[in-house]
Amino acid sequence: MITTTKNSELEARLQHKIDLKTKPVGALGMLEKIAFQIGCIQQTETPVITRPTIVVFAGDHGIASKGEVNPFPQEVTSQMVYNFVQGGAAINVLSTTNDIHLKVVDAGVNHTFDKDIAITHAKVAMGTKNYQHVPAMTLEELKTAFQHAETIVTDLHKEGVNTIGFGEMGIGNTSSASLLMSYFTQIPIATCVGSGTGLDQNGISKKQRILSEVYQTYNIQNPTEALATFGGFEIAMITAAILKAAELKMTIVIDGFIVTAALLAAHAMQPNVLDYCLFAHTSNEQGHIKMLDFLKVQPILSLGLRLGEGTGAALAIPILRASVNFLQEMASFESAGISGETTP
Ligand SMILES: Cc1cc2ncn([C@H]3O[C@H](COP(=O)(O)O)[C@@H](O)[C@H]3O)c2cc1C
Ligand SMILES: O=C(O)c1cccnc1
Repeated sequence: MITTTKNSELEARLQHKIDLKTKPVGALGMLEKIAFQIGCIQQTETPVITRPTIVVFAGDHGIASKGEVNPFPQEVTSQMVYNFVQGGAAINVLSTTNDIHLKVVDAGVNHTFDKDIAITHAKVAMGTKNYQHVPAMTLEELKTAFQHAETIVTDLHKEGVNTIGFGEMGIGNTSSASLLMSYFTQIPIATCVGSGTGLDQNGISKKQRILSEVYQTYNIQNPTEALATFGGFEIAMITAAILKAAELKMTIVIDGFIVTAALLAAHAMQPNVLDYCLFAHTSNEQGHIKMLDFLKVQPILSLGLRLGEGTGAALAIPILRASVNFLQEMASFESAGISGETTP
């Protein structure tokens, strides 16, 4: 069960503490909102960020093997997993730059990895099925994905992680995310489809046509069925990981289009999950801003990223640190002997 973080007595104390810092009221802008929210998540006026970690879930998509909706071939998913292991991907560089721990999970890549490579082996299957013909996964496979993700987050929590971001790697997964977005927001599928890794206008029109047909094929009844039908394994694991992290009262940093699609599913299952989420950035994938509007949330950064992997989350975590630190370390008007506002 995910409990709300709302606590009016604590909220009043937190706001008072923020307002008494040596600055005009509200002058630290969004940093104040972030500090307030993390204080509420941790139910304290003195929140801390410990062992911030990004978990990248990787999985393949049945539809991607045909290359009709994705400019890059399916093999890039496993090739990028090797790149993560070797430290060469964007998420490696950004998490190292910002002192963030990184974990890579095989959620269902269509490739057999050597047992010894430095990833978490949680493969559900060799990629999802093609939802043009059958649901991406069975309900049994979805359950397995949820169990793996819950174990991963629970273990990280035991290791002292209290701030967690999620990333993904899966060629074709902007298509899954668009289908999920349409189901959960009820925005027409064509409006949810974007260029992904770089489709031109013709490519986008074809992707819209194919995904509209897929959307009409199914009569989805609930969030679980939506996840199983549209996949993928990495998205399902992110949904479960978000739900578990909220249950454990961790601060969750939401990345771009695909991670937000996973959150839409989590939110439909347990709306209180939003209390624990901070939104790292607005992705340039065109549907993302509409997802954020649907959730009525404000992203921290806007850098024109459209990559995934958790890169936006890795860039936002220093802002979270700055927010918590101002709350902990800034002097108050009283402690610094500075005169407060005069009433005009
Ligand atoms: C080299 C490379 C690295 C990536 N890292 C993340 N993605 C991103 O692009 C993919 C989704 O886009 P689409 O639906 O168009 O295939 C996902 O793997 C996502 O994480 C990448 C894509 C590529 C090509
Ligand atoms: O915003 C994202 O997460 C994204 C956008 C395009 C491609 N892959 C990921």
